[in-house]
Amino acid sequence: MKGTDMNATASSSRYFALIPCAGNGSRAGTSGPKQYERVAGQPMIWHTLSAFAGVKRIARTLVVVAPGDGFFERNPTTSALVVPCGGATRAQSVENGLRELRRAGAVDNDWVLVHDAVRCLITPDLVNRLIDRCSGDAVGGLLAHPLPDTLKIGEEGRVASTVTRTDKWQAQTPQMFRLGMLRQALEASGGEITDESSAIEQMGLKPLLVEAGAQNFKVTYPEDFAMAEAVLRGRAR
Ligand SMILES: Nc1ccn([C@@H]2O[C@H](COP(=O)(O)OP(=O)(O)OP(=O)(O)O)[C@@H](O)[C@H]2O)c(=O)n1
Ligand SMILES: C[C@](O)(CO)[C@H](O)COP(=O)(O)O
Repeated sequence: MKGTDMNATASSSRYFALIPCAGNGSRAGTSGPKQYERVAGQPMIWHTLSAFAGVKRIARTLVVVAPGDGFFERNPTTSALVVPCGGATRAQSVENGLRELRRAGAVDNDWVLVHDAVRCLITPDLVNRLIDRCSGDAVGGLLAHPLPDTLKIGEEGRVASTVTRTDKWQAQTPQMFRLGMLRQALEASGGEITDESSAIEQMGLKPLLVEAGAQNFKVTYPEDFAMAEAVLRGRAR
């Protein structure tokens, strides 16, 4: 590992970013992994990584790619540590990434910000907001957005009922927890979870919800690329 940050002692907590980047993007309909599709002139992952590079408090960013993924060898411009330890699920990729962070010198007390490679609209301001809100907290937390629409329960294509939405939030990333606590939570969860917060919740803890706005969405479906492109081009103007 390059740099001096990883050699620091554990006397104070540091901040690490862990970017799961080992998915196939099956819902996106792209020919290859969606995180490498060009959006506003650059592969999506570059936008994500440049947001984290803009957060000076992040000691190191680790990107988890799928075994055999050659993208970063072909494009060796990032200062992030890229490790081909992706797993079969996002949770498995995150668990493997935490192990690599430990191997690289991070300790249980350090904070880890887990962020989807494909949330390319993340900004340094949002990351800093999460860090500012969660650093003094015993649990940690996540960026999230209060549900803007009326919420229905569906059964066989028809509305079965309408659910109160005032207490509903859309979970985003980054999700920020201490490395040791997160490792323990993910191990205990048995992998049946879709975000880090769920694993922490299963331990009986209540992560902080940090409001982030709607723009930090996950590029999931084909139409999301055009929306991400429009937002990024709008910001560049
Ligand atoms: N085995 C996996 C699966 C997902 N991811 C990452 O987790 C994030 C979650 O986004 P998602 O839209 O679920 O990505 P995919 O799994 O690629 O998409 P899909 O479910 O449509 O195949 C992405 O950055 C993706 O690369 C990962 O690192 N390892
Ligand atoms: C972690 C996450 O981005 C929170 O909204 C989301 O759950 C990941 O997407 P997936 O489709 O569940 O893999």
